Amino acid sequence: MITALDHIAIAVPDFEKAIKRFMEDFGLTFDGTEDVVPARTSTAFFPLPPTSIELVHPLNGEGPIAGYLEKKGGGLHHLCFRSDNIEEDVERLKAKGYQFLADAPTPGAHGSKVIFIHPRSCDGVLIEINQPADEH
Ligand SMILES: C[C@@H](C(=O)O)C(=O)SCCNC(=O)CCNC(=O)[C@H](O)C(C)(C)COP(=O)(O)OP(=O)(O)OC[C@H]1O[C@@H](n2cnc3c(N)ncnc32)[C@H](O)[C@@H]1OP(=O)(O)O
Ligand SMILES: [Co+2]
Repeated sequence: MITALDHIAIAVPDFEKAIKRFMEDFGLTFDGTEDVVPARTSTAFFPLPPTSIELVHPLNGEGPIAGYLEKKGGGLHHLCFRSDNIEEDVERLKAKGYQFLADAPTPGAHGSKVIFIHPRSCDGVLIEINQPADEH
């Protein structure tokens, strides 16, 4: 079951500059960065309860965010629904015809499990579903 809007992600071309903007200009709490190697993505989290802002940047200049920045230069990249049983939600949504970008969840930030639905399945919006580490 989907239980929360876990985060909204913004793809940024200049990681340090964007982190500074969200900390200093917008005054949000900075929860640190994490390089998520399986996702080929560097992340920075700003908790804003009950959700968070995630900045995403290519890890080592490669991966899905690199392609996105090349085409769009930056922008709203995805939103993430939190699930209390990701396998069950994936099965339910697959049965309804949603196209997933992987066969099974993979490691995400903060020890979560994550999987993505293709933007064409949801009116052009890239959707991530995650299950936090403490809910596995
Ligand atoms: C660490 C983790 C976490 O939070 O824990 C994360 O968030 S990792 C965050 C980074 N990881 C991911 O994004 C993984 C899932 N993403 C992917 O696999 C990819 O980025 C795809 C979404 C499949 C797009 O890759 P692809 O090579 O197909 O790119 P493409 O430029 O040819 O795009 C194909 C179509 O998708 C659209 N498209 C591409 N990226 C989009 C996005 N972020 N939001 C909405 N639409 C998007 C393009 O405009 C295009 O539409 P038209 O066909 O209409 O022209
Ligand atoms: Co995300």
